[in-house]
Amino acid sequence: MLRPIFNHTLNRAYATAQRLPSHVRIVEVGPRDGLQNEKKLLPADVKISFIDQLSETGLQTIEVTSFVSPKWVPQMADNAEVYSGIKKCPGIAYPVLTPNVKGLESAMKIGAKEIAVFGAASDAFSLKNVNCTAAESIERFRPVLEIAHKNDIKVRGYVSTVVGCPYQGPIKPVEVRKVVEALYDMGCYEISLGDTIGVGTPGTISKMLDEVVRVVPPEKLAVHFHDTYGQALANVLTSLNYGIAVVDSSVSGLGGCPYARGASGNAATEDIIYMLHGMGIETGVNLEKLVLVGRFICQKLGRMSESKVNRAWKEPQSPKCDNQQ
Ligand SMILES: CC(C)(COP(=O)([O-])OP(=O)([O-])OC[C@H]1O[C@@H](n2cnc3c(N)ncnc32)[C@H](O)[C@@H]1OP(=O)([O-])[O-])[C@@H](O)C(=O)NCCC(=O)NCCSC(=O)C[C@@](C)(O)CC(=O)[O-]
Repeated sequence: MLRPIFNHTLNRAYATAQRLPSHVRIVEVGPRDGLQNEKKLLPADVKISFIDQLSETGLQTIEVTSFVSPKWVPQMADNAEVYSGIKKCPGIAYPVLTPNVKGLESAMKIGAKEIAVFGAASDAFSLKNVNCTAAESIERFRPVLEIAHKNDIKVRGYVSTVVGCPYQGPIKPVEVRKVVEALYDMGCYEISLGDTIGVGTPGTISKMLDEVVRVVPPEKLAVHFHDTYGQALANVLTSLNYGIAVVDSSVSGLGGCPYARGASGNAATEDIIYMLHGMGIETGVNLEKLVLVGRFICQKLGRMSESKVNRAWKEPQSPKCDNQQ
């Protein structure tokens, strides 16, 4: 394999010239989005080890699990055991998904400090995913946010199907804007824009972002791409050009929503880190450690890594770059 050669000064000059953010925060969703759709149910101790290893890589945010109905998503039924079992390292946020007050109450019992509510721009998807329309789900979130804020719990908001819905087809940017605005006005500190089925391209993502940044500043936005059509990296780069500096991804490209027909894995964290570091954008993540965590979890799942970087990475001659911490 050819060893990539990096030059930190050159790379940073590139990011500066392109006016890209100098630092990107990665929200690692592997333990939640990554495992929620896997046929093989992993034992809680493996998930705990997976998350503890991720905590050693320099990631600042690791989404741990979801407090949803175990009948709907049995893969997350061990939520309390996993959350309680992981090491909580200082400086790392460990959010969990909560669709309603019942989920929030369960999350509060085990001491969660950050939660995420998840809405959608498409009614058809929302009905399949959470059994109510997009507007009804927003109403369900109101008491969740009120209780969370009273208890000093941070709330992130997701909007799914931001460019396409597996049941409804293309989604108009104005529909996305409405949901984003509602979540922002309700007090979500950050809104993550999900291309749930990975159909977006830099063209459709730009149109959607043009609309969304009219109501919410880019500093309050994150992007969450699935890689079904191989567009995730291009879509991340497009979003950086809007000043968005928070990217959700999943180690080794695990993932997919069980209620999004045809969805494939998330953008692979290793691939995103490699691209960002190659452009001189800091993430604080040690790529070499992350590659090993990706291999650990893929071995436990009995599957290949979906990350091209992970597959290409060879020890002991791994590409050492002066900007890869
Ligand atoms: C939202 C519900 C619960 C509504 O489901 P429902 O059936 O409408 O809820 P319900 O209030 O009528 O209650 C029915 C049963 O569920 C229980 N229940 C009710 N709430 C909870 C809860 N929080 N935790 C545990 N149990 C719960 C409740 O107690 C009752 O139990 P029963 O009496 O039948 O034994 C259900 O539809 C559900 O759990 N859906 C899960 C959806 C999900 O997890 N999807 C994947 C995450 S979203 C995603 O992946 C997209 C994202 C975020 O990554 C971004 C992107 O890619 O776009």
